Amino acid sequence: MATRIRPSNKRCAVIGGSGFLGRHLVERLVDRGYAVAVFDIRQTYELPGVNFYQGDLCDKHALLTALKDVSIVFHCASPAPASDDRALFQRVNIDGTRTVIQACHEAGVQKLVLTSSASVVFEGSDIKNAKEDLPYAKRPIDYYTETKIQQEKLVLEACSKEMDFFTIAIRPHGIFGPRDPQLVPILVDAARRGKMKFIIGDGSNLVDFTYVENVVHGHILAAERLKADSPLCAQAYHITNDEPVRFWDFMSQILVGLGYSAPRYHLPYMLVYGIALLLWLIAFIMRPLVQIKPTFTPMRVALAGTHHYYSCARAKQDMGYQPVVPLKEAIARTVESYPHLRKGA
Ligand SMILES: NC(=O)c1ccc[n+]([C@@H]2O[C@H](COP(=O)([O-])OP(=O)(O)OC[C@H]3O[C@@H](n4cnc5c(N)ncnc54)[C@H](O)[C@@H]3O)[C@@H](O)[C@H]2O)c1
Ligand SMILES: CC(C)=CCC[C@@H](C)[C@H]1CC[C@H]2C3=C(CC[C@]12C)[C@@]1(C)CC[C@H](O)[C@@H](C(=O)O)[C@@H]1CC3
Repeated sequence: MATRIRPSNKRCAVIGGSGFLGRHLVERLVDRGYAVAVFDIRQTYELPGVNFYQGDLCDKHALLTALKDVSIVFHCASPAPASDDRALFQRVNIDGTRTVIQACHEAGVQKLVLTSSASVVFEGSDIKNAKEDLPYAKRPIDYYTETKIQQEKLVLEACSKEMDFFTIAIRPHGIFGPRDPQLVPILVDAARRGKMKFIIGDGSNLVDFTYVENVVHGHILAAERLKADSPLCAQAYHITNDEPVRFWDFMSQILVGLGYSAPRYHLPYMLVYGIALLLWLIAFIMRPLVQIKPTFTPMRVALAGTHHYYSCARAKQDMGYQPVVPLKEAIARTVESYPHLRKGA
């Protein structure tokens, strides 16, 4: 019988490696001596020790080229949540993830680490210190969440000792840090248009915001500890900063750090949520004629007005996870990294 030659365990691929999280992950993997292949629909940078493969993850043949001799695959590609495009989410997050799993099998990959999201259990109501055993959202709040649930199930079900193929899902929440295209830019854009004067609800809701380097640390620990018979196989893990913070205090610290005023006036949560739903409906009906992108979507309003923080005790216990950058330091580094978004810049 022919012996299957095992790829070096220092060779990995990052699908979605041109994105915000993906690029931070790639940089840290290179620092740790990994040879990295980036697979993405776009190339946004160059880095010694990294090979870029441009392609769509729904294309198995393109993927196979990038996965040659790779033992670990990190899958952190997804359409942006704001795209709100059902067909695109279905194609990339569900059909595409099936293709990724198939390509991993054909290429002899041993470990697949999926970037899932803590939002897979979020339905718009309070979540306080939830563990990973909370059931998936029965009524996911948007297409992004709906397809992230299906994607996580697919990856965890693919874990197989017989096939020598091990899988794990990392569930970060509210990732922020330098080069994030979402949180800080959307916040600043809203502030510049005078929309950040209001606090939705009473402002006491606690939330996890997780610094990108802590999320990267969780991914690398997961990949290095995942093996046959380890408790990590086929499990999902929350990775957070382990410092829940009031949503509006966090937003205010970022805004004030960049020279804008903190929100001050309170608006009732249900009123804003109702308006956001109405605007979403109008945008949906008008879509064939005109593209309207409301700032305050129902998902964003729900995130801004409810508690949603998660326990990372399981990651601490099973993989020795501890956040490496505390929240205060993380906010300072983030504010510093956006000189072009400062007021008046
Ligand atoms: N940003 C957050 O707060 C957050 C929180 C929890 C989970 N996540 C998850 O983390 C992952 C990374 O998110 P991010 O914030 O870095 O997003 P991002 O948009 O910066 O990166 C996603 C990358 O995926 C690539 N991509 C999209 N469709 C592709 C396709 N069909 N084929 C190949 N590449 C494709 C994009 O080009 C992009 O580079 C996603 O899976 C997201 O669901 C993000
Ligand atoms: C309402 C308001 C003040 C909006 C400005 C900030 C929002 C743009 C921002 C606040 C919380 C963020 C968030 C996400 C996107 C950007 C925010 C809504 C996610 C929905 C992005 C996708 C991730 O998977 C979610 C997660 O589970 O971590 C994010 C949750 C927080």
